[in-house]
This record gives sequence, C-alpha cells and structure tokens, in this order.
Amino acid sequence: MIRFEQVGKRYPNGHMGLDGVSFHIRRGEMVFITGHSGAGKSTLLKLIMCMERPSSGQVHIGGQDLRDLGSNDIPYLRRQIGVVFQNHQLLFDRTVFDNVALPLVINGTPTDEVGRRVRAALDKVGLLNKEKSYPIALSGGEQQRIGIARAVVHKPALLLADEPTGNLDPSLSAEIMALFEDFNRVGVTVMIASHDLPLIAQLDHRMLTLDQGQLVTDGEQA
Ligand SMILES: Nc1ncnc2c1ncn2[C@@H]1O[C@H](COP(=O)(O)OP(=O)(O)OP(=O)(O)O)[C@@H](O)[C@H]1O
Repeated sequence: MIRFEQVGKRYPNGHMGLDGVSFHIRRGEMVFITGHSGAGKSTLLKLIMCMERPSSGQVHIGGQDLRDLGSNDIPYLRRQIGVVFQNHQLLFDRTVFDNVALPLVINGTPTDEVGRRVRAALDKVGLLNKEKSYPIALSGGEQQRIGIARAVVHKPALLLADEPTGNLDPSLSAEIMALFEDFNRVGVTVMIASHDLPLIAQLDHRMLTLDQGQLVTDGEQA
C-alpha cells in the first residue's frame, strides 16, 4: 500500500528532512513512526499526502508512483487518505456536524448521504449525541474524537495521524489509540507518528524509528 524506496527530502534551506528511507507497509497494517523531535516523522507523512515532494527516491501509494501524479490528480489521492492532526484543526464557528461533514461537502457528496455518513462517523467515535454542539463545548479528548470522525467520514483506505495524542493525558491517549485499532480491525491501513513511547509499548504493532531523517529500526515490538 505504501512503498518508500531510498526516499530523500532536502528542504530549500539545505536541511535533509529525510535521507535514504525505504520501507513497505501492506494494506491493513497498523504502524507507528517514532523518533526525536525533528527526526522526520511529519516530513514522511507529508510525502505520502503529496504536501511535499521527495528530492530523491520514489514513493508509491496503492501501486501508484507519486512522481506520475500531476497537481490535478492530488485531490483524488487525498480522497483515499484521512488525516488526524495533533491540534485537530476544528472550525470553532461551526457545529460538530458541520466540521465532520466538511470533507464530504468539498467532495460534492449528495446532502442526504452527507447526513447518513456524518452520523455513522460520529457513532464510531462515540459522540453521536454531540452533533449540534460547538467544539468549544467539548473536552480535549472529545475534540480529538471529532477530528478522527472527520478523517474517516469519507471512508479512506489509509488513515494517517501526526501526534494525535500530543495534548491528552495517558488514559485519554489510550482511548484514542484504541479507536485507531478499531478502524484498523475493519481493514483500514493506519500510520501514526508519535513520540509517546510508553503508550506505543503497550500496543502490539510494527514500529518504524527515525533518527535525523534516517530509518534506524523497522520491526515488530518485542
Ligand atoms: N519546510 C521546511 N523547511 C526547512 N526545514 C524543515 C521544513 N520542514 C521541516 N524541516 C526540518 O526537517 C526536519 C524534520 O522535520 P519534521 O517536522 O519532519 O520532524 P518531526 O519528527 O515530525 O518532528 P516533531 O516531532 O518535532 O514534529 C527538522 O529538522 C525540521 O526542522
């Protein structure tokens, strides 16, 4: 599903965000990416989303070489991907329903289907009763769940998360990870960048470790 071959990313200031990174993630896997601050975790996720382009090497997503994608093809790629951010990036002047509906509205999904899909996504994250609330009225953990509902509302094959538990306490963080495991169990490929090693150690998934832009370990946890 995701294949990196000797991928390098040199930023315009000359800094190597990634350097010679190769790995293969199969459809249906759940994988953590870890490493120190600045190790290249966000850069790796941005390359998958085509928010950045590699300076060297090749990135394949679903068998497609991203070098062959023109700017007109990028929205199609992104429709197959859901993204969860640390600060969830919710719109505070819109209701929970409208926040979750946003990707569908952008895609031009018919209105009756929007309602059905939004409620299904809210149900999966356990917040069906909050559709009329505004994000400000929700706890940090609930806001992150809304961010996850928005990421999965268009049923992506691939779910990416960049430090999704960064602002949450340990028990809420564990609940959020359990939610990602639920989506993985029904076939979604999940990739989570996180430096929360104690939490990752409690979960039994493959872990890629970056150090200064290089992939230093790739394996199942002991
Ligand atoms: N647009 C940019 N221009 C120049 N350098 C950048 C840019 N984006 C990232 N970098 C640098 O590339 C390196 C990798 O950054 P990246 O954001 O991928 O790390 P990270 O592992 O996600 O870190 P963090 O956990 O702090 O978010 C860092 O040294 C960063 O300063």
